Amino acid sequence: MNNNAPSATVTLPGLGWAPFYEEQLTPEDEEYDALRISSVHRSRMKGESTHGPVRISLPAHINTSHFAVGDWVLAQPQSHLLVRRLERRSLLERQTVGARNPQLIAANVDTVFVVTSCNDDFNPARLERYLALANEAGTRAVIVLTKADQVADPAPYEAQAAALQRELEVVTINARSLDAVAALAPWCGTGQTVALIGSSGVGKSTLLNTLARKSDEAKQATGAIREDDAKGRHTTTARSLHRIAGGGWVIDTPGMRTLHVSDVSSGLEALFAEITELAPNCRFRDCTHLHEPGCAVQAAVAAGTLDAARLERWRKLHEENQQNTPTVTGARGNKKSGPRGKFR
Ligand SMILES: Nc1nc2c(ncn2[C@@H]2O[C@H](COP(=O)(O)OP(=O)(O)OP(=O)(O)O)[C@@H](O)[C@H]2O)c(=O)[nH]1
Ligand SMILES: [Zn+2]
Repeated sequence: MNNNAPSATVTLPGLGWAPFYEEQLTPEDEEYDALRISSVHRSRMKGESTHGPVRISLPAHINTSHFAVGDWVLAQPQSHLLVRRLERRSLLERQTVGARNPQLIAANVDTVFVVTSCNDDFNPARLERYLALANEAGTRAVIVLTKADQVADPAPYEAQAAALQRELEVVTINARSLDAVAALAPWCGTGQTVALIGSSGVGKSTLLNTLARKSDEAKQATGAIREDDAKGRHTTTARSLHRIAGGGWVIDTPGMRTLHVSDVSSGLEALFAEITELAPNCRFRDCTHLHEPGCAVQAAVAAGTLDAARLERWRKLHEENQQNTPTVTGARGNKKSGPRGKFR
């Protein structure tokens, strides 16, 4: 892999390259360039190379829906003809109603900034869905509370956010202020990739513009860009990779109105660790923690060490996940084999 070109604007490690990808290369791959996908559209993709942005040429019949922003691919030098995609270290994906395959949100993300604001948009149940998604993807999650400048005291929001998952970090910012860059710097260093997820209007585009220190003309428009997908439906394709001024990379994702969970069992276990850990103490192995005698989870609610509302939210997500997750049905079962790699 040619990493020392004199005109390089960024090194491969600066783009997020790591031994994990290097180890996937064979001697024959020496002739190719490694590119990081920066945007994915229906019939075209762009990438970042050590020389700056490039347009990737796609072989006939290549379906871009199998690629995510943040993916590493190998391409022919000069022509940038795609050769193959490298294995991912993490993948954010979600099931959308009616679609056969999950929608790919972002790949090879180190940290997910779950963005929410200090106002009525703050919703623990919704934040737990994002956290389950991030956990399942194999990424670290940080809650970013925006609009701190609009409340007298953000502390109640911070306390609620911190209670959503054990050892969860919460950062409170004004997304419009450059102070946000310093507050988020621990996750935005050279070669690091963060993704912004959160509902519409919480300040993701504002934060992106602050992190990337975009000039007014180059600013990411607020509101999603829509484009017809192959089936003529409208899909949001505003996702893209942007360089953080003086640091790593940030992937913007469009606001998700509804986030259904499926295939996030281990993500839920990590999210609700306090419940997961109590369950083995229940009298019945298949305890639903609803009404069974000898239920350790209900005992914790009675003792005041577990919030009843939290247990109720766990139940809802757990049931939804079970309903939506395909299970093995004989030889034709379509359940994913083996746990997905976690890299923490
Ligand atoms: N005062 C203040 N306003 C903010 C802050 N963050 C965002 N805003 C404002 O909130 C509005 C919505 O912010 P956006 O950045 O467009 O929200 P978004 O999350 O990108 O929304 P979508 O693009 O719909 O997903 C804009 O008017 C911002 O200027 C903040 O921290 N403080
Ligand atoms: Zn129980």
